[in-house]
Amino acid sequence: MSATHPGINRIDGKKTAAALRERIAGHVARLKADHGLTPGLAVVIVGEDPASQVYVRNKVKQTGEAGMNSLHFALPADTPEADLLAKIAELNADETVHGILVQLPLPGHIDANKVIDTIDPAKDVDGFHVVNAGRLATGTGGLIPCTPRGCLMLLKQTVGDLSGKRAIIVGRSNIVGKPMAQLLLGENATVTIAHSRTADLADEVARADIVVAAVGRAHLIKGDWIKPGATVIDVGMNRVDAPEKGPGKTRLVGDVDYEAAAAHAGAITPVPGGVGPMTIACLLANTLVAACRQAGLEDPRL
Ligand SMILES: Nc1nc(=O)c2c([nH]1)NC[C@@H]1CN(c3ccc(C(=O)N[C@@H](CCC(=O)O)C(=O)O)cc3)C=[N+]21
Repeated sequence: MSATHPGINRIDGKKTAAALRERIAGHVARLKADHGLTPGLAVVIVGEDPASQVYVRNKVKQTGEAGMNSLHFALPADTPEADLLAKIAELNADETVHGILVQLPLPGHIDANKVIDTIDPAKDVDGFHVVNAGRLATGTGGLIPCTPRGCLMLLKQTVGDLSGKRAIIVGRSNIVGKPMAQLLLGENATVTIAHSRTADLADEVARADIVVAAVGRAHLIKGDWIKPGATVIDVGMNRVDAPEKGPGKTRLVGDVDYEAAAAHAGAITPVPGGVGPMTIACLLANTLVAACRQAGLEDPRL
């Protein structure tokens, strides 16, 4: 099967993300032509995080390519919390800004929850504000976190109807694990959330038709745990040493041992090229949705 046809069951997140961005660009062009409206995304970064430079560069480039305005605020690492909150208040009041993203993690002296809850929920394109978390949990609209939203798109495209499927999410973060569980429940999947205290992770994973790995531990999920034919979505992005590439070099790996898991899985996302590009495309989608709602227009059909 996949052992003799490597790559045949690989889910191409890069391609799906490019297609989504194309649809978004079409909606943005129409918004401009029909309503004179250009969606605007403001990104605020506090301090320097070299690991996120690729992310930031991709975000800025793709926002522009989709026809949106991109505002970028780089604040020094020692910015007082009050100054950051004031910046957010200013962006909340700015009518040309429809989406606000404050890049995480924040320096230790800043309370991330306080920062997130200062963002106007209507502009919270990360979907991290308690109002948006509550809206998702109650199935009453709101903005949906980008990574889970991207994972769900890949799952639906791969599996089709998720109703009755056994899904396991490994990881219980507010950013991925919990919202992913809510989205899958909304699709009528039977959902398990596993975490660091789960008694027998291998056994739990082996029962699942759908595995979403979001723990941030390189290759924690072993290939032979995967039920034959299961769909595997790997959210992990772990930088590990890659001496084979040269001294001091690193490479990106997921939470799943890809090569081994691909021999069992019906379909599996690679890292990179899987969930990552979908996260950025969904950030653009959320910015478009936020702009439409703020203008009193219907949600775009993406
Ligand atoms: N408020 C907030 N929201 C975020 O969504 C957020 C954040 N803070 N802080 C940083 C992390 C990181 N993140 C990435 C998303 C996509 C890629 C991505 O597109 N990766 C590519 C290429 C990666 C590479 O080659 O280095 C891939 O996986 O194929 C990477 C990283 C979003 N984050």
